[in-house]
Amino acid sequence: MDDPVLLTGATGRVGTAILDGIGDDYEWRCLARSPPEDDLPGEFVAADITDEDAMNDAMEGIGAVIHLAGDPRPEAPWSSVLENNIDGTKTILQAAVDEGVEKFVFASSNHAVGAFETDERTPEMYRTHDEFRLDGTELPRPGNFYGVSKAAGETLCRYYHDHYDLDVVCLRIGNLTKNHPPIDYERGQAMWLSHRDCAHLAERSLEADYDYEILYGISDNDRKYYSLEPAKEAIGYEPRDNSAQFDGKERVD
Ligand SMILES: NC(=O)C1=CN([C@@H]2O[C@H](COP(=O)(O)OP(=O)(O)OC[C@H]3O[C@@H](n4cnc5c(N)ncnc54)[C@H](O)[C@@H]3O)[C@@H](O)[C@H]2O)C=CC1
Ligand SMILES: O=C1O[C@H](COP(=O)(O)O)[C@@H](O)[C@H](O)[C@H]1O
Repeated sequence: MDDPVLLTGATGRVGTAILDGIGDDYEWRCLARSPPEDDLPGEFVAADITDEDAMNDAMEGIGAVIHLAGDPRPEAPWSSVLENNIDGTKTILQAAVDEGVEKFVFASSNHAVGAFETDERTPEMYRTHDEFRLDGTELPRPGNFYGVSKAAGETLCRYYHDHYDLDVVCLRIGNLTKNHPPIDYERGQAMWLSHRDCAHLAERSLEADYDYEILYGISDNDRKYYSLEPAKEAIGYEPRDNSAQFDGKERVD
């Protein structure tokens, strides 16, 4: 991707992981609701993603969008996910197609499919020996309104792909933590996404050719219930980390 990349939600946890890893590799336009505390690469735009005029301005000259901005709380109320996650995503998508953007990377979530984690399947499905896998071809089964908003975002992306020819990858991100996987949390260890794998996932999403994809974004954890094969096949994702390499905070391999 030679054209500038718009990174919404650039000041947040996922944005930080991406910029720490590939901040020097692209021409960025970073966007968030409030100005950053530390310097970010490229230009910075402080705006709300539900503001149509501001999004049209922010999209000028952009070749690809990584859309992270939104309410990331699994317990977020409907009013917030409706505004920030659903309306905000629709506003960004419309601005992107109006500008003729080539690629759109959407930060979806494990919570879009959280209700697959039934009482019958858990906690076994979080364990290494268990062979249950989701691969992105299943219908969404959200576990909360936040998950509903992410499923809605994936559907909005599908609509803009089908009707405006926008290439889209929806990344159902697991649990991003820095330095080490979540501790004493089997579910989190099964869906851990390390910072460097997160940055690599973003890089592959900017560089690969695809039409419309729903892919899981986790590290290559021994414990897992999301298949990584579709992401390897579709965008050449090759994760390097694995929550099994850690004993608590310590890397043991
Ligand atoms: N952190 C994680 O483990 C996961 C995150 N995700 C998704 O990744 C995305 C980023 O999540 P985090 O970085 O964890 O969140 P965060 O809360 O750390 O950062 C959110 C970012 O979005 C911006 N933002 C929020 N609402 C906005 C609005 N209306 N207009 C403009 N900017 C707005 C904030 O200014 C901030 O830059 C979210 O869409 C979240 O749902 C998905 C799965 C896991
Ligand atoms: O989508 C998200 O998922 C992660 C992992 O979910 P959790 O319920 O196991 O914590 C969450 O930490 C993050 O805030 C959220 O945006």
